[in-house]
Amino acid sequence: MKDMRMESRVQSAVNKIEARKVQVYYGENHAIKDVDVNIPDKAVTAFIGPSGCGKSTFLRCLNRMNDTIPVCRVEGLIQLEGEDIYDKRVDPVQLRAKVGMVFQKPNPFPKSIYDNVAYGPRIHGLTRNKAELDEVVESCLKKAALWNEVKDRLHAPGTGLSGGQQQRLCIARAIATGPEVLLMDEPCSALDPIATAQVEELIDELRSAFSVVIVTHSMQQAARVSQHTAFFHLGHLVEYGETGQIFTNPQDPRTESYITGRIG
Ligand SMILES: Nc1ncnc2c1ncn2[C@@H]1O[C@H](COP(=O)(O)OP(=O)(O)OP(=O)(O)O)[C@@H](O)[C@H]1O
Repeated sequence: MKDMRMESRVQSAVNKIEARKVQVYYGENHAIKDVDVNIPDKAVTAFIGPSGCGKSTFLRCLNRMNDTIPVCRVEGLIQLEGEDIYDKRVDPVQLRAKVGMVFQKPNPFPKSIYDNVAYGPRIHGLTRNKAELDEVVESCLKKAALWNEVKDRLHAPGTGLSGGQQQRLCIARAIATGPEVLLMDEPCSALDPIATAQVEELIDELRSAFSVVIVTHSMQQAARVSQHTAFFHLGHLVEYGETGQIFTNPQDPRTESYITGRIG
């Protein structure tokens, strides 16, 4: 009874992304097997699981980053607000403006702080003049909780910032194209505990405006930042539910083994 209530709460959230029967192959390697999942809007969903289980591969399906890997083949259906993102008419560059991504290692462009954030709005023609672009840059740096630290040196190189600041700059850059979904692949793994705490706080703020999906190796981090958790194992999505339920009352023995440290 209790489980059915949990299930219906997860399903009743508004879904931003719905994936059905997703398979991913790298040549002969069947890396993602029959994955069905609904990613809710205005919430953080964590992907957890042992190394090599397919978390990053599945995350990259959600903005077609796997298209850039020649041996990779994706099958099944992934819809963003009801639209098939693998439809031939979808331009992957436009899709990635709607489904932004932040990587493990902060990777600012070798450009100024300002130009890093202005890059997306410029290439997508999102602003009409310099004043509008200035506004977008300022508001994104504020949303990324970086503005106060950089407002006096916007034209200094982004690569001159600390690791944690660089990651927040990459988040500002990702949100500058007005995305609806933010994918984060272990965004704190290269950061110290203080910078990690700042980025986690930021993720919590971002969920009021975005659907956030985060891959993390840290179960503590998943428990701190997410409302929903998906546990992957050997390419399967074994269990998906509310984060509290996954960590306190997992339904599948493989999930229980992982969260109690017996597999991983
Ligand atoms: N670019 C690639 N080319 C070929 N095979 C790949 C590639 N990326 C991942 N794989 C394979 O796909 C499977 C899943 O890997 P993936 O990186 O998605 O797992 P993961 O759960 O994110 O792992 P980790 O936690 O170690 O980052 C593995 O068998 C891996 O070797």
